[in-house]
Amino acid sequence: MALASGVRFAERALLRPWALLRGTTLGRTEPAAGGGGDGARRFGSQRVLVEPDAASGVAVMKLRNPPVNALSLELLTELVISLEKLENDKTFRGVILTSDCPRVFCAGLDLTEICGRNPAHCAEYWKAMQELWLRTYLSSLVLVAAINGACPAGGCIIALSCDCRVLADNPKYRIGLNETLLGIIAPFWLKDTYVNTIGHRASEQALQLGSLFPPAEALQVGLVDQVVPEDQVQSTALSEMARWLAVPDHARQLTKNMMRKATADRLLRQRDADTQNFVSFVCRDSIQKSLQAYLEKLRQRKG
Ligand SMILES: CC/C=C\C/C=C\CCCC/C=C/C(=O)SCCNC(=O)CCNC(=O)[C@H](O)C(C)(C)COP(=O)(O)OP(=O)(O)OC[C@H]1O[C@@H](n2cnc3c(N)ncnc32)[C@H](O)[C@@H]1OP(=O)(O)O
Repeated sequence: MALASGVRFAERALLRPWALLRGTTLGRTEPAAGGGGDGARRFGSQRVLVEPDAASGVAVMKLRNPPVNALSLELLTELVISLEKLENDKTFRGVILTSDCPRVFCAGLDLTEICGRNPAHCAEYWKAMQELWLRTYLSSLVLVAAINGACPAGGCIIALSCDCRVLADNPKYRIGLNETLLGIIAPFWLKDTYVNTIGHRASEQALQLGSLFPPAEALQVGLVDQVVPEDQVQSTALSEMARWLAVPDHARQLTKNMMRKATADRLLRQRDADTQNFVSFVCRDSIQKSLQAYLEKLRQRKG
């Protein structure tokens, strides 16, 4: 199985979730508002809310890590586990990924996880990031991103790993890989995902410039598949889901695997080296200074 080494992290998390989850309540189940039967029961964790609809075979997965859904180690872990849970439950064929935080889909890497942290922590964090990408990119489920807020960097990685992207038409909801503006670089597997989505030339330009595209431009460059008024994001995501689910699972899944396997395999072959590259890069004094300055700018911008 291509993911054999890739799933080790998730296996570890499943066997010893308490070792990875600091202060989470994974696996909690509660009735959905107004819901009744099994199909209407929510489950999930502190930072990932899952609203399953057994009748349609579709679950809505909401990122809930306020204020901006920064990808903390806990959020990454909970996302991997929630996704795995749905994949292992044959009731489900599709997941709509969206945000429970107003105006932000996902702010990308939680910079506090890599600023002023020791190399061991950065390595653990990066492995979790790799794991989420592998899990989403190769998921047998149909994944539709309902992007209801800003979607920079790591947020864009999650959206790009889905099969289809619907973006709310709000000029503040920009999407793209802005790593260079932080003084960091996208890893090769992220670059590959970008190229697979929008092509080489557009990626070359957008990656170097750190472009964050407003909705109309994101649609034009092919970064998203639909741009719709904000109140129609969810319903459009559901319509897209129906279109994808109309295809027999086995044919769609094998085709997805054929299209994506080589890209994923490239990371699987050199996962440890990629982690070491990441750690030695982000732990450099100069990079730490850039990240600190960027975080500081974000914090001051508020006041
Ligand atoms: C092998 C490879 C070798 C080397 C590779 C090296 C690196 C690999 C890179 C990997 C790829 C991924 C990279 C990333 O994801 S980096 C993160 C990039 N993200 C951003 O640039 C987004 C920054 N945030 C924003 O622009 C805004 O916050 C946003 C999302 C538009 C929302 O705006 P708004 O609603 O106005 O909210 P605030 O800006 O006021 O933010 C509220 C609060 O959140 C803090 N915050 C925001 N973003 C982050 C973050 N990413 N991490 C941590 N904290 C964040 C912000 O500071 C505020 O905090 P406060 O304490 O002031 O409340």
